[in-house]
Amino acid sequence: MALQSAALAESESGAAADPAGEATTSQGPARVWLRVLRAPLTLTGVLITLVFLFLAVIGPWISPYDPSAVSDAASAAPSASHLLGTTQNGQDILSQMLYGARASMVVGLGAAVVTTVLSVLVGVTAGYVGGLGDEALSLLANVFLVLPSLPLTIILAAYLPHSGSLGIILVISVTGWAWGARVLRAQTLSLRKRDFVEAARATGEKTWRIILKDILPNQVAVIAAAFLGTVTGAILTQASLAFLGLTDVTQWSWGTILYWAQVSSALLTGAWWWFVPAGLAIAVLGTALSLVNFGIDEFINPRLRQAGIGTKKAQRAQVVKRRTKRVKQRGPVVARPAGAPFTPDSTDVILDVRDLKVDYVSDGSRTPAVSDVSFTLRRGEVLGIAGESGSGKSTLAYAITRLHKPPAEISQGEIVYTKADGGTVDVLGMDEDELRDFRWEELSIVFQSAMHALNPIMRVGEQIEDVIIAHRPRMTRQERAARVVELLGIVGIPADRAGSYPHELSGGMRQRAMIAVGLALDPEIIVMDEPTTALDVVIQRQIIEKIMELKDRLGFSVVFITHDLSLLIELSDTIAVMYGGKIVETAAADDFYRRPQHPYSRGLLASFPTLGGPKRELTGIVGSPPDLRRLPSGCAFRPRCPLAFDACAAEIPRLYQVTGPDGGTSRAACLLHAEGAPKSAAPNGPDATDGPDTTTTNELATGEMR
Ligand SMILES: Nc1ncnc2c1ncn2[C@@H]1O[C@H](COP(=O)(O)OP(=O)(O)OP(=O)(O)O)[C@@H](O)[C@H]1O
Repeated sequence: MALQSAALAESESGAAADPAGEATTSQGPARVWLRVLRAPLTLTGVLITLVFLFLAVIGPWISPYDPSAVSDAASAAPSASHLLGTTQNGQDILSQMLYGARASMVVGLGAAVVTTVLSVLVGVTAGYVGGLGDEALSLLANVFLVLPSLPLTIILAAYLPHSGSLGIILVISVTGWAWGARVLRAQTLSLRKRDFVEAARATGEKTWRIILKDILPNQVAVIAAAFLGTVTGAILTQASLAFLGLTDVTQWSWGTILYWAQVSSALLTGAWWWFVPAGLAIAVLGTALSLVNFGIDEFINPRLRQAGIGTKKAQRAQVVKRRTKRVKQRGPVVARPAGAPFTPDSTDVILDVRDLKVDYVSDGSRTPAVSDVSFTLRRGEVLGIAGESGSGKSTLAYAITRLHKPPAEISQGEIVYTKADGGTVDVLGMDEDELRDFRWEELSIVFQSAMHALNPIMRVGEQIEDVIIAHRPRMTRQERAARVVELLGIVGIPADRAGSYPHELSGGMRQRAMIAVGLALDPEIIVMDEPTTALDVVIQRQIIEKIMELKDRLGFSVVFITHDLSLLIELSDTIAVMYGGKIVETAAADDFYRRPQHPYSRGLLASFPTLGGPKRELTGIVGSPPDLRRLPSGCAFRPRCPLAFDACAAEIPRLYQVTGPDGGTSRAACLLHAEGAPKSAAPNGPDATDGPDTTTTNELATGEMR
C-alpha cells in the first residue's frame, strides 16, 4: 500500500512534501508565538524553561548560603534551614543547585549557540554553493562524524580541566556540530532546487538574501530542534564530564553536585537529597525543552500538527455532524449492463449528496468552502463540476471521497452510496475499515498530482499489484500478474512496461498508470480532480478519450473536475457549476452550453472559445471570486453580476427549476428565475447551436420559471 498512501498524501497536499514542512512565514512574529504558546504542552515546556532561566539569572543573589561554605549540619536531610538538605561537609545543597543552574544553563545555551552557528554555516553553505565548496565542507563534516565523539570529548575535557564553562562549550561544540551540518546540507540541497528558490534566483536576488529569506526560514524547525536538542545534550554532557571528574569540580554546576555526591558515596549512605535534586533538574529541563521543541515543530509544519491528531480524534474532527448511519436494502436493482449508454431520464442514482457543508476551521474561524451542496450522480453518468479557482470543487471532491483532512470539517449533510445490489450506505457514517473497502473497491480517485504519486523505487507493475494485494489477498501471484497486464492493456501501456520504474515512463504514461491503479478493483465511481492538467493537450486528449472509452466499456460513473470548460461540456452528461462554495446551476451539458441560466454560467462560457460556429469576442467575468470568509449579503455573485437588482442583496437564492423550449430542465440559483423578478434583466441564451450568446436581452426567453 506504499503507493496508495503516497497517492493520498500527495493528493492531500497537492504538492510534494516539504523537507522541513511549510514555514509559515507570512504571519507576524507575535501571532506566531501566540499560536505556539496556545498548545498546553508547549506552554508548560516554555514556562518550566523560563523558571530555570530565571533561577539561573538570579540564583547567586537569592542563594541562602555560600555554596562552598561548610557548616556543622553535615549530611542533614531537608529541613527549614536547609530546604534541600546538606552535603557531608554541611554545605547547603539548595545554594549549590542555584549556583549550578547558572553554570549548567551557560554551558547548555553557549554550546547550543556555537554548535548551531557552526552547523548552519557549514551545512547551508555546502548545500547551497555545491561543487568544490560542498565537497570540501562535506569532507570536513564527515571527518568529524567518524571521530568517536565520546572518547574525543573525554580527552579534550581532560586537557582543558580548568578552562571553566568556555572550555566545556568548545569541547561540546567541536564534537557535536557535524550531524546538524549534514542534515542542514541535505535540506538545503533539496530546497535550492525548489521552484520558489529558482524563481528568486531568476529575479537576480543576492545569494545571501536567498539564503536568509528562502532557505533558512524553511529550515527553522530543523534548526530549532537541533538548538534545543543541543541545550539538553550539552547539559547532560557537562554533567557526565563533571561526574567523571573531568571538569573543574570546584565550580558549582549540577554535574559537580553529582560528582561530589558520588565520591562521598551519597547513594550508599542514603543521602538521596544530595543527588536527586540535580538529577531531577536535568530531567525536568530536558523534558521541558523537548516539549518546546515539539511545539515549534508542530507550528512550523501545519501538516505535522494535523497528522498528530489521533485517528479517532481526526475522524471526529473530519465529520462533526452526521445523520444516523443508514444502511438499508432497497430491494434488488437490475444492474445497468456495462457499456449501456447513460440516458438523461435514468433514475439509477449511485451517489446522492444532500445539503453537504464543509468548513475549514482554523484559529476559531470557519471558511465555508462548500455550502448546502446537493446533487445526484447516476450509474454511468459523467458529472462535470465547473467553477473558478477557489469555488470549492476540490473540497467537494475530497469530502465525497472522505479524503478531507483537518482543518476541513464536514459539518452537515449526507452522502448516500447505492451499491450494485441496491443496498445503500451512508458514506459519512463509515469507519476507517469500511472506508478502506469503499475507496478503490467502490469509488476510486485520480487527482491532479497523482502522476507524482508513484513510488520512485518500485516498478510500476508492483505498485499496481500492491493495491490488488491489499484488497484481494486471496488472489494468487499468477492471477495478480495477469490482472496487472490486463490493466496496463486497458490504459494503453505495453505489458512489458510493468517492469519499468516511474522515471522510465513519460508523464502521460505515469498518469495512465495511476488510472490503471484507479481501475484495479473495478470501481463503480471514479472521481477525477483535474487528472490531466499537468499534461500537454495532445496527451490530455488521449487520456480523456481513454477514460471515456473505458467508462462506456466498463460502465462506471465519473465525477470530473477541470478548469477546461470546453472539455467538460464535451465529456459530461451533466454539468454542475460552483460559485462561492455553492452549486449555482445544474443542467444537462447540452442545455448548459446552449442556454446557461445563471449569469455566472454565462460569464464562464463567455470566457472560453466556442467549440464551433463563428468567432466571437471572449468577454470573461469582471472582478474576482469572493472571499469565502466574508461573502457578500444575498447572492454571492451579486457584486460581479451585470444583471443584479435590489433583491439580490437581500436574499440568498435557492435553485429554481427552469424548463427550456425543448423541455430540457436546468436548475439555477438566481433570483431572475424567481417569481416577480424584473423582466429588464434576464439571463437568457439564444438557444442556438453556435454557442452561448453573452448579450443580455429584455425578455426571459429561455423558458418558464417555476
Ligand atoms: N487547508 C485549507 N485551509 C483553509 N482554507 C482552505 C484550505 N484549502 C482550501 N481552502 C479554501 O477553500 C476554498 C475552496 O478551495 P478549493 O481548493 O476547494 O477550490 P477549487 O475550486 O478546487 O480551486 P482550484 O480550482 O484552484 O483547485 C478556497 O477559498 C480555499 O482558500
